[in-house]
Amino acid sequence: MKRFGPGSVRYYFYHEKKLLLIVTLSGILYNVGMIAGPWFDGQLAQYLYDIFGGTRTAADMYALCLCYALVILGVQGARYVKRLYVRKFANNISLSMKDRLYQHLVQTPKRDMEQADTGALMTKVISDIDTCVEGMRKFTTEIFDTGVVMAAYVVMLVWYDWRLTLCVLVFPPIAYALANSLRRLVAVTAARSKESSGALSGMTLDRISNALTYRVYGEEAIQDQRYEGYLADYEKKMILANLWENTLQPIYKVIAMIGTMLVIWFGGRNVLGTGWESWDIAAFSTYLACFIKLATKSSHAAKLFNAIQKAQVSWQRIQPHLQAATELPDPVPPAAPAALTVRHLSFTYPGSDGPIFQDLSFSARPGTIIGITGPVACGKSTLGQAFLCENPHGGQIFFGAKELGNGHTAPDGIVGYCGHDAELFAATVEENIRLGLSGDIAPVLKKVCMDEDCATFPMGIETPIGESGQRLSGGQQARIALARSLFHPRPLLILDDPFAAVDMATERKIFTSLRQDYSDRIILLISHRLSLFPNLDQVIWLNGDGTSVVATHEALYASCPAYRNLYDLQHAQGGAHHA
Ligand SMILES: Nc1ncnc2c1ncn2[C@@H]1O[C@H](COP(=O)(O)OP(=O)(O)OP(=O)(O)O)[C@@H](O)[C@H]1O
Repeated sequence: MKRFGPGSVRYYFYHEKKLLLIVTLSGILYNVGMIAGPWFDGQLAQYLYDIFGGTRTAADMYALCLCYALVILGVQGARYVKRLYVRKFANNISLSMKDRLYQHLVQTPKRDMEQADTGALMTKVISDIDTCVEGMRKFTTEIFDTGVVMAAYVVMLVWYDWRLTLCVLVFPPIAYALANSLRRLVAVTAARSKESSGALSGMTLDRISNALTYRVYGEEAIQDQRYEGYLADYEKKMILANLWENTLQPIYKVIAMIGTMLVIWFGGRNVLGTGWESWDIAAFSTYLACFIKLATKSSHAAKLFNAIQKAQVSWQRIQPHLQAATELPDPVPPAAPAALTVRHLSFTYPGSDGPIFQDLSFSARPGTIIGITGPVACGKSTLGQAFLCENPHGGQIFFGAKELGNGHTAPDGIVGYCGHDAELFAATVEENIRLGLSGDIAPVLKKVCMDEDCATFPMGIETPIGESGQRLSGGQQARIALARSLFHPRPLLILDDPFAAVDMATERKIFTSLRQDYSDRIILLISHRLSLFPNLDQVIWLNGDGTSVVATHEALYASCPAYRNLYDLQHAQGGAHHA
């Protein structure tokens, strides 16, 4: 039974349990073995003393040195294994968290991503994941390197002189307590510096992506000044965070080491035979070495607190993203053609006054092409996106017997979408169209009148098109995006202004092939340009006040003055023709 999910830290430890087992075994071996060092150091001092006293020979010393070397070799071997697997453990967790973050971000509606300033969000969350994983790595390492080893040292110290140990062990906890009390301060300054780093990244992104606009409108100096402000803020907060994190370390160390003076004083008395125990030089040397290592470790433990505190702050920020992420669904095979039935569809943007559209009903059979148009900003794109079911809508959309959206079947395998923004990526023409799907792309290139353009490209369809397709013209970008949506066999196609950047002759050619070659699909064609509308099966006119009319071009032309005016205006300008 699974009791905790990806929104819990334990989930990530649990998933790496095999690596953790190796880390535990090698960690215990290494850290318990660590006390061998001080013990051998003491024995070496004693052997030296004995050699000068004539009770031992150099051969005894050689044998001891050999043993020392072998034991240390074994202990360091265990350390190597532990370190290697702790790194693997941290890398796996980092990958797993970043994968979940990626899944969450790609599933976040585009609208929310735009509102959340994705650039800054990504920088912040990625760096939070790194901090968090570093905290988990340190915690895992230090459980052994600090916890187990300190316990081993304490046992060793008690074994040599329990009364002296009680006295000297007062100081490391004081260092702990101080570290603990300053944890919050360290965390707060770290959080502020991270926030500032996120804001700076967002600003850098803005400065680069809008550089041309700022230059053209003489805004560069003002923007540079703003940028300097962000930079100065980042510098200040970063320095403060580093200061708190790093300058405390020597203070913890000094406090923890005060006990050394007691060891020298009381340990010396033990050697002289006037103390609580009777010691030889080996015991004194071993005890002192053990205590120094213990004190050093305890100051590391203070640093560990800081790392864990920072990790906790980061965890609180990334937890909602990891919790919300769901597994990416497997690709679904294309659905079979079916009828589309839309009943009383409505949509209102959160926080807006009124609906973009409401009570909109229509239906379509495979082979139908429906035009969607209306005044500027009347909601054409919003209506097209309703079929992607990213946001809840009112009413119902049925494709065949399947209801889409609002918790019902996701539109996988049903809807193909060619948005306002071509959404091309930095790869070749072919890869942008294919998106992993095999088959010959030549026919689809011909249908969108892109074959001749491709023939002029230096590497044909294998020509890289640059980030967002910036090496192509607007019309070429639009046609490649259209080719992509036609190449992927989806029975319901939403095409949002696909002809905005192509000339009218090309528009006609493409439309003819849409009619002839895609007669098994339903196409919703969003457009400002009405030249093709007399050839469409139906037209949806959005008034811009939430109301709409669904009719044939002829009926709409006769009954809707706004539609008629727009059509006539474009017709007079040569942009629309009666069928
Ligand atoms: N994410 C959003 N949140 C809130 N309001 C939005 C959002 N996106 C669009 N709108 C608003 O919804 C209305 C319709 O926008 P939409 O982009 O759907 O119109 P459109 O008809 O496609 O526009 P255009 O004529 O420019 O192509 C506009 O008033 C717009 O400001």
